[in-house]
This record gives sequence, structure tokens and C-alpha cells, in this order.
Amino acid sequence: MYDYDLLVLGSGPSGQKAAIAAAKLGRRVGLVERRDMLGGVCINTGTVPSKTLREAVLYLTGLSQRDLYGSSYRVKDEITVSDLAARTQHVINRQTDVIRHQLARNRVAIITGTGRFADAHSVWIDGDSGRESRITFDKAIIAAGTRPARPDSVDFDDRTIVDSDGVINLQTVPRSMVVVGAGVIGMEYASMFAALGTKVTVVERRERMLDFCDEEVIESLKYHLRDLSVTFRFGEEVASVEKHQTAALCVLKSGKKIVADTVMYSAGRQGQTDGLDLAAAGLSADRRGRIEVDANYRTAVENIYAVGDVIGFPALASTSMEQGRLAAQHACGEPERPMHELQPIGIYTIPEISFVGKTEEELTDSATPFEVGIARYRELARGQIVGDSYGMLKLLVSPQDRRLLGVHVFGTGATEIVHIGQTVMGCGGTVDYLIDTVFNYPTLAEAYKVAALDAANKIRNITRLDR
Ligand SMILES: Cc1cc2nc3c(=O)[nH]c(=O)nc-3n(C[C@H](O)[C@H](O)[C@H](O)COP(=O)(O)OP(=O)(O)OC[C@H]3O[C@@H](n4cnc5c(N)ncnc54)[C@H](O)[C@@H]3O)c2cc1C
Ligand SMILES: NC(=O)c1ccc[n+]([C@@H]2O[C@H](COP(=O)([O-])OP(=O)(O)OC[C@H]3O[C@@H](n4cnc5c(N)ncnc54)[C@H](O)[C@@H]3O)[C@@H](O)[C@H]2O)c1
Repeated sequence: MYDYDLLVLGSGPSGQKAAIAAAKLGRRVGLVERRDMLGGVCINTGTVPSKTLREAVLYLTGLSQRDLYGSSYRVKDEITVSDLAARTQHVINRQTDVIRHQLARNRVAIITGTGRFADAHSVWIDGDSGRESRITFDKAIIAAGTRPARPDSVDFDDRTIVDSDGVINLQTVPRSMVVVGAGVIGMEYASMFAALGTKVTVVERRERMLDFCDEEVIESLKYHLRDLSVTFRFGEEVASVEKHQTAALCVLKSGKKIVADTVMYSAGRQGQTDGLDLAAAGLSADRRGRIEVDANYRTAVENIYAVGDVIGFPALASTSMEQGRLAAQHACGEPERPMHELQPIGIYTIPEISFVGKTEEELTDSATPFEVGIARYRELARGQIVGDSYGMLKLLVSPQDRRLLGVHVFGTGATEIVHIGQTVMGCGGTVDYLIDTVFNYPTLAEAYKVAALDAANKIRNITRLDR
């Protein structure tokens, strides 16, 4: 008999949910994780620390209250790294505790150490004691996640030249910072440091940033960040980053040089598969360390699954959890429904962005007619109360069957209220539901009614002429 019915490698969102789902189905489950990494990248270095840091920044800088109390309003004048770190560490500790208890009460055995395949039914565990132990399993789920990519041309020292793991351990709030890569990670941190008063320069190889989002929303984000003194260098590639005595020097391919106290390199991530000895199990990974899977998250080896960031796009905590649960259900022979195709995106820049469904650009490219309905927070009582004068909600509506095709939100609570639109869309609802329903007042959710009426009015005007 095998030691475990199911062995999960990695305790990030996908690994946790996989382990608990299998345990609920009565399987004997083991979960392998390195020391001090319970909860994965998500809890320890990625999602949760960055989102906690953002809350601390928003609170201490008083940024979100300045519309109400004036541009000099601050909760604390000199914000130190320890002010920020205290809150982050508190949340990490609490969340780690929650995960440990959840796993324990579901009788998932936590095996501390680094796993690598011995063959397709066993792994070696290196538990730091100098001796490896061997564990056997019937089925395995690889949930090993990713780490920041670290090119040789960048002189990382984890003090002045950091990646997104190192940025949460900076010793001081830098006066100036270059952010390499305007992806989600780059833009979230660029927002936070700009809010703290750091002079941020963002260097991005492409001509645009976050091009999967609504263009108007990204224009608004750029406007807000420029207002916080952020400089954008689009269409520019970083050739190398050099460490000097007191600062770092960023050399661009165009010949430009930028000096900054800190450089944060956030230009992509790499699957953590190099230490797994995949070949021993009959598996392989691509150049970026990713493992290929089928629609059931099964790898090329029948009893081994892979989930989360290690399988690539969309590489989000939100989707990873679902992948883990679904893979475990499949591995346990339990019937399951596929993940709903409508998946939200939440980007925690300052201000935040969230959307679900199509963008205007996608609809135009596919020659799908749509009408736009807009609500501006400054016209909502709740928008005035919270002091958000820039927020907006945009609905993309089909003039043919009146269904919602996309929901785009920018500003306070965007990542929360997007789910109202997602639910309507997911249940096949139309703009008429939003018109006919009653919303609490005063709320930001009321934006849905305002935008729905706006879209319906425009559709009516066109239909009248078009008869
Ligand atoms: C800065 C940042 C911010 C982010 N913000 C968001 C966000 O706001 N929303 C969102 O949805 N997503 C966000 N993400 C993405 C999110 O963190 C990931 O999608 C998610 O953590 C992936 O989960 P996972 O299950 O693949 O494992 P991960 O969280 O990547 O964890 C993998 C774990 O596997 C362990 N492991 C690896 N190899 C082995 C081995 N051989 N033996 C034992 N253990 C091993 C590692 O130690 C690690 O703990 C962010 C990511 C970063 C970096
Ligand atoms: N809120 C969220 O959901 C959230 C937050 C953070 C991260 N994440 C996830 O984490 C993953 C990684 O994010 P990321 O931002 O590191 O990667 P990314 O690949 O999305 O972005 C990297 C950016 O860097 C640019 N780039 C690459 N090399 C460059 C160079 N030499 N010079 C200038 N620009 C360069 C690329 O063009 C790209 O735009 C993503 O999958 C993302 O979805 C999600």
C-alpha cells in the first residue's frame, strides 16, 4: 500500500484546495512544503503581503481621504518600513495559522521539506536534516508555483536591486525607484511607492501596459499615477541593471541611463520545477518551467496532475484554488463541473481596477455590436461620501439581446463590486434586471443601475431611428 492516496507538492492556493478537497472525499492526503513557506507565494511573498502593504500605504498616507480633507492630509508624516512591515507580518502570521488549522482539522499531513520525484509513485523529501526520506503515493498533484525570473544581466543584491520577493523586505522607503516591467506586479508596486512619495520610473518594453484591460481605464490609471509623479518609459527595454555604491544604474537598450535608490525587476516569473526532477517521473517542463496539462489538469503521466501558476496562464490565486479543487476531484474519481468561463480580473493598483467579460476592443475586433453605459462615482452619493471623484463603472451591453458583455470598474471597491456584474452575466441576466432591481442607497453598487439606465437610454435612441 502507498503511504498516501494523494500527495500534493506545494501549499499555495492550488495545493491547499487540492489537499482539502481530497481529504473531504476520505482520502489519505500528504502535503509537502518547505520550512516557513506554508501558504505558498500567495501568503508569504505575493498576493497577501502586497495587498496588505497596499492597505497600510492607503491608510498611513491618507491618500484616499485627500478629496475630503485636502491634498496635504496625512495620517503619519514620516512613514517607515517598520510601520508597513508590522501590518504585513501580522496578516501573514494570522493567515498561516488559519491554513495550518484548516489542514489539520481535515487530517492532511503536512510534510516539511523539499520534494523531488524518485519515480512516478514516490518522492524524496529533503527535510533539512541532511537525510532524505522516501514517500510513496498513488496520485500526486504538483502545485509548486513560480518564482521571480532573474536574468543574468541584472545585478540582484536584495538591497538596492530587488525582485517582487525582495521589495517587501526593503530597509527604507526609497526616494527614487525604477520599476522594470509594467505587468500587474510592476504596476501594483509602482502605485504603492508613488503613493509613499517615491519618485517612480516605469520602464516597459511594449508600447502599452496592461493591454488586456479597458483602454479608457488604463488611460485613467496612467493619469492618476502621473499625478503622483510617476514617469513612464514605454517601448524601452532594460538592457542591464548595475549596482553602485549608493544607488543602482538602469541601462536601457536605447542608451538612456536612469539612476535610482532602488530598482525593482518585475518582468515575469519562472515555474519552480527545476528542483523537482520531473524526468524521474517521466515528465518535463518548458523553457519557463511550466508543465503542460489536459482539461482535467492531468499531466502526460496518468497519475500525476499539475495546478496553479506552474501550469501558466492565468496564474492567479483565484483561479489556482479552483484548479486545485477540480484536479483533486478528478484524481479521486468524483464527478465535477468545469470552471465557469467567466473569470474576473482584479488589479490592486491605486486606484484599483477590475473587470469581467469582454473589452470594447475585443468586441470591436470580433464585429460584435455593443452599447456603453457609464456611471461616475462623483455622481453617486456614496462616491461623494467616500471621497472618490474619479471612480467609474462601465457596462458593455448587447443592443440585440440586452445581455451584459463586459463590466469594467475603476476606483474604490472595484474588485468587490465587479462580482455583481459577474453574477448577472453568469446567470444570463440582461441590463433590464439592473434597471428593474432596487439597490441599497447610498452604495457604490448603485453605479450598476445608473450605468444600466445610461446604456438602455442609448439603445432606445438608436432603436427609434433604426425602425
Ligand atoms: C507580488 C504578487 C502579487 C500577486 N497578487 C495577486 C492578486 O492580487 N490576486 C491573485 O489572484 N493573484 C495574485 N498573485 C498571483 C498568486 O500569488 C499566484 O497565482 C498564486 O500564489 C499561485 O498559487 P500556487 O498554488 O500555484 O502556488 P504558490 O503560491 O506559487 O506556492 C507554491 C508553493 O510550492 C512550494 N514548492 C515549490 N517546489 C516545492 C518542492 N519541490 N517541494 C515542496 N514545496 C515546493 C513553494 O515553497 C511554494 O510555497 C500575485 C503574485 C505576486 C508575486
Ligand atoms: N492582482 C493580480 O491579480 C496580480 C497581481 C500581481 C501578480 N499577478 C500575476 O503574477 C504574474 C506575474 O506578473 P508580472 O507582472 O511579473 O509579469 P508579466 O509577465 O505580466 O509582466 C512583465 C512585463 O515586463 C515587461 N518586460 C519584460 N522584460 C522587460 C525588460 N527587459 N525591460 C522592460 N520591460 C520588460 C513585459 O513586456 C511585461 O509587460 C502574472 O501572471 C500576474 O497575473 C496577479
